[in-house]
Amino acid sequence: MAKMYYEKDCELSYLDGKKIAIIGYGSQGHAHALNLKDSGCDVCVGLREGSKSWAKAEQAGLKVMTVAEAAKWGDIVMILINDEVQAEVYKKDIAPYMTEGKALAFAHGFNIRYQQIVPPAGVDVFMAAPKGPGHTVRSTYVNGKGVPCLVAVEQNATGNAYKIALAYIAGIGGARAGVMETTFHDETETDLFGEQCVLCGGVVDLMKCGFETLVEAGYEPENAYFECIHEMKLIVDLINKGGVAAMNYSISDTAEFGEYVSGPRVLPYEETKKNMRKVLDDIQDGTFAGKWIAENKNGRCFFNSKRANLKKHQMEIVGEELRKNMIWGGDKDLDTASN
Ligand SMILES: NC(=O)C1=CN([C@@H]2O[C@H](COP(=O)(O)OP(=O)(O)OC[C@H]3O[C@@H](n4cnc5c(N)ncnc54)[C@H](OP(=O)(O)O)[C@@H]3O)[C@@H](O)[C@H]2O)C=CC1
Ligand SMILES: CC[C@](O)(C(C)=O)C(=O)O
Ligand SMILES: [Mg+2]
Ligand SMILES: [Mg+2]
Repeated sequence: MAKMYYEKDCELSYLDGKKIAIIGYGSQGHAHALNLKDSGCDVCVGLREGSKSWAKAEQAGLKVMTVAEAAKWGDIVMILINDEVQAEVYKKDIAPYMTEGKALAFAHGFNIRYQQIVPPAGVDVFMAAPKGPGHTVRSTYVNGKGVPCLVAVEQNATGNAYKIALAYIAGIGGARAGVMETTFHDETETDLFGEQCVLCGGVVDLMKCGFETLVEAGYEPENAYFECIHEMKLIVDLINKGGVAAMNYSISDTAEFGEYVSGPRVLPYEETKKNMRKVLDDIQDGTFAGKWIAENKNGRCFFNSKRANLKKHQMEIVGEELRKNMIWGGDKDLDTASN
């Protein structure tokens, strides 16, 4: 059994007197900074000069400095910039200030697992990895709940790294939901696997296939969107609340029968698992990490063309229109216009 921690196991007082520098103000950055501030911590945000997020963070009542100033100021330096730029920014603006006794923190282990960042021996290195999107880390915190987190310690120079990591996770609200102890190694591999095979890669392709099949067969795109995309969340919410049993309890018996009959037809079980195993092999042996690092060095041609094509996909265009006209007008927190 994995070791689990909850609020009763976390002492927020381990953050007393500690200055916390959050580097980056994107999905995770804004959530960590605001949740920690609301938990009574001394927080600043470190951003590049000219950052579009600078005014946003200040308007939210946060101290903002350059990345180097924040790294110098902070006792805990949490790196919440994109994985692919972390090594470069770390080397230039953070490493010079990682003096003995400080803590370097991550929300995902990519750069430690694949040795892109090698911290000095005298600092604590811990992970507070929410198992959910940053915007949800913020919205659940505001609603008195939290997103489950993984905790890991790569270096325990002060002897207090676990206590500090758990306090940090309590500060962002994660301990309200549960904290599982793991390693940087395992978090990195399982997180990459989950997002590629199931949560993002798997789900998006499944929805896209469903949408296209209905539209190509002559049904209205709006119907295909409601059926294969909008309803996905409503169904997954039931699984999230009470497991597959709760979904099966709420859906019709007709749907449950179809689940058993047609699920294995669209997703041939053993073949899919074999393919997933290959994806996992690439993650474990560093092939995927190497590809992602090379893609960034080479100007992100593949990534950018995929992103542009997706934006033009009918399911995205139809969905945007339908969401705009829902009475609540979509989710204002998720401004994707800048992407
Ligand atoms: N997205 C998520 O929900 C999750 C992310 N994580 C991890 O959290 C970390 C942050 O990811 P995420 O929140 O998605 O990141 P985002 O892409 O949402 O935000 C990135 C932030 O980094 C800043 N930034 C980008 N490049 C630079 C640079 N060269 N110098 C200085 N600042 C820079 C951006 O600045 P600007 O505002 O100026 O553009 C922005 O504020 C990653 O390690 C990721 O794996 C872990 C769990 C879930
Ligand atoms: C599922 C994607 C994720 O791992 C996350 C939100 O947990 C990420 O890297 O953003
Ligand atoms: Mg991830
Ligand atoms: Mg994740």
